[in-house]
Amino acid sequence: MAGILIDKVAKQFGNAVALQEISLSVADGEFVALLGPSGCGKTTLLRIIAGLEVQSSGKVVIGERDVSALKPSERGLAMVFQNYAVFPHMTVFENVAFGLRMKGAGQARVEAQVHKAAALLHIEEYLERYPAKLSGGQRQRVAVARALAVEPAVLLMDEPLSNLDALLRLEMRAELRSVLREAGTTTIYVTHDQTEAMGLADRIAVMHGGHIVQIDTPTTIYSKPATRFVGGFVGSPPMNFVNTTATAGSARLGGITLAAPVDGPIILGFRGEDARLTDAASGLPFKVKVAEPMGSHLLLTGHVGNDLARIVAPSSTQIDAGTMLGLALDPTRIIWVDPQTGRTHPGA
Ligand SMILES: Nc1ncnc2c1ncn2[C@@H]1O[C@H](COP(=O)(O)OP(=O)(O)OP(=O)(O)O)[C@@H](O)[C@H]1O
Repeated sequence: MAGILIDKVAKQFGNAVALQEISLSVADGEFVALLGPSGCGKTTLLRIIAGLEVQSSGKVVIGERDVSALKPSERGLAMVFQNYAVFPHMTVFENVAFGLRMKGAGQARVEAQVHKAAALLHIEEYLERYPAKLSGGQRQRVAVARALAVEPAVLLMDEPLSNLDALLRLEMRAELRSVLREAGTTTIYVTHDQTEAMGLADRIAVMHGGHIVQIDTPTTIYSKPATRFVGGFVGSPPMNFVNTTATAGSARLGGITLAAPVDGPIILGFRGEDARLTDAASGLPFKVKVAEPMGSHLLLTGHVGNDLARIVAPSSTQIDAGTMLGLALDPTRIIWVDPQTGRTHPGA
């Protein structure tokens, strides 16, 4: 097993900067998700760690070894990509055995490792089948089993569940989490799906424009986003942001007054489920435009002043479009954002 150190890694493709200087340290056995919108550099960073792409500057250390100049096969890692290649002409057993055979493992070790990985991924009963006779989810598990069978120190995964339907993704997510915990594998997992990152990772590195903008536990990323971008990208519905002005250390918004960290223009951030509905006069004024019953809750979309906000109310709530309500906020569950920089005020 091994930790990973990414030290000031940058990448340009011609004149285009794909990665600014990125530094990231992943502990032995830790699961880190790289999360961000399309084009933010997630795949490029993963390919550099894998050795499939050469960084323009910086280095990659796995365990104690600087692997920056090593070939992928010399780095002691395994990969599972979005378009997982299972070999159609090989049985599931031979697919799972593939990496071991490439490494020249003897038959006894191949047998033992294939059965161990197959048991972890619950594919033992399919070992003699060919991939054509498997479902998409079963094929995906074969690809993961093949990666785990070599007992890699490091596992790199790039959107490995994106080809699966919603229910299967949910099942595989839970399965992957427990399998990798059990194996103690250091994992870096690329996704643009924030629920997947929240559910799987010990820590999430949120990427934007070739930078890591925040790296922390899913809970902290969710409740204390470092920037407006992170608050808006993580969580469904996204965090709400309301423009206001603070004077003499507080911001007055309709019927509520909140202590603010600085005077002048400032943005209030809060989560839709942290607002309690109250009457218009005693809360933050909220005009409902759409009320959507979601089953588990009622999703209200409307305006606070000129800003759009989404509020999560109990499913039993009866509210019509056009209603003027008030929102009560818990001051410990809000953030303040600097409108110039988009960054959260420290301690807010
Ligand atoms: N081989 C390449 N040549 C030129 N530009 C590239 C190359 N590979 C990636 N890029 C650019 O680098 C940037 C980062 O791409 P990357 O694939 O790492 O993003 P991503 O976050 O993984 O996106 P996605 O989720 O869409 O895969 C993008 O602007 C992309 O167009």
